[in-house]
Amino acid sequence: MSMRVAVLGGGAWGTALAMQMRRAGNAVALWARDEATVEAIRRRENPAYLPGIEVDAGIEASTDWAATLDGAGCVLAVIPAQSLRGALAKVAGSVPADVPMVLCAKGIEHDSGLLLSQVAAEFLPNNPVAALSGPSFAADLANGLPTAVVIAAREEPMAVRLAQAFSTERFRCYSTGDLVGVEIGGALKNVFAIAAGAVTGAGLGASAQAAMVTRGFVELRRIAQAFGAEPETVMGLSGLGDLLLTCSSAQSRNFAYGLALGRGESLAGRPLAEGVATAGIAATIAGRRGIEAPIISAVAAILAGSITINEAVSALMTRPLRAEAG
Ligand SMILES: NC(=O)C1=CN([C@@H]2O[C@H](COP(=O)(O)OP(=O)(O)OC[C@H]3O[C@@H](n4cnc5c(N)ncnc54)[C@H](OP(=O)(O)O)[C@@H]3O)[C@@H](O)[C@H]2O)C=CC1
Ligand SMILES: O=C(CO)COP(=O)(O)O
Repeated sequence: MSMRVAVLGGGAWGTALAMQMRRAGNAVALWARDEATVEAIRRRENPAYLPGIEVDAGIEASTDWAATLDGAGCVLAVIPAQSLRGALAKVAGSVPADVPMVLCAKGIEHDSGLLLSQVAAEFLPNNPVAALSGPSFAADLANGLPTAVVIAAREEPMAVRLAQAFSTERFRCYSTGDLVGVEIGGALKNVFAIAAGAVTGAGLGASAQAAMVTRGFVELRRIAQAFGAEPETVMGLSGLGDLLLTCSSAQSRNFAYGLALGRGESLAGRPLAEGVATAGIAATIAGRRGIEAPIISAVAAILAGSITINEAVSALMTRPLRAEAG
């Protein structure tokens, strides 16, 4: 089943997904706010976000969102989490009724604590909302390397249809009805990726790294459970899968941010690291709901400058001893 896919966002992930949508046989229109990005994509490149990669032919790039959205069978929102609200406020009126909005960013809205599906529902109450998440670096996808992701929609047949429309033999899309579980996995793994980078950057060793990621996964599981997510989702591509990827590779911008933090390097002007904005609100949500999430709280406090990495490690290691389960 092919259709016209509208992609909102001309960054690394928006461009890579637009390329994938073409490879899956869909007509693709991409909106970027920046004329230079649009012109670059028309020249089949995006040097600012995917340097050295040839962009696939046939992507209709434009700064005119109404033209991009016209006739779309589905829309991919690939705008950073903290900017999604502003972007939807502008474009929502041009999104055709009943057309699914597929959220591809990974984060929790910092000012409201809302999941991105809740933000989207404010602007598009009549459109089905889905989320696409899982272990997938933009450059890997653009370079045609294989991976698997999951597409979630409360109406599961919609997720199945989207998975069929987006998949190729290099991009395998699973489907689920657990929208909240997929969103929480994608958002929280970024916070632990920052922690993993910081552990590496501070030279704390591979053992500390594995211990931190494992206990981080326990926090992810607790928060997901409190939101009503299914345990299988947390164990899946958007939870464990993306945690494994981004906590182990400096190709992750969140990991790289943590690495710089751990090494005491400057953090100014770095590429997007969604976990920075998500850490604080995730710690607040955990606190409000009485969920034990000491690693998330430590990352939030380090990012806020209220404790050092060494102080955080000491505090985490001297908490009262407890049973592992629970
Ligand atoms: N890169 C990756 O490997 C992956 C990224 N993601 C997720 O996708 C989301 C986007 O990431 P990614 O594309 O990599 O980020 P980039 O930093 O590469 O690009 C961000 C894009 O969003 C645009 N943008 C930023 N703010 C606004 C706004 N207010 N209105 C309209 N456009 C805006 C930027 O435009 P401009 O250039 O004009 O600033 C740019 O085109 C993130 O949530 C990320 O976690 C998910 C999986 C993989
Ligand atoms: O989400 C990603 C891969 O699945 C990309 O991670 P970063 O945003 O940390 O680069």
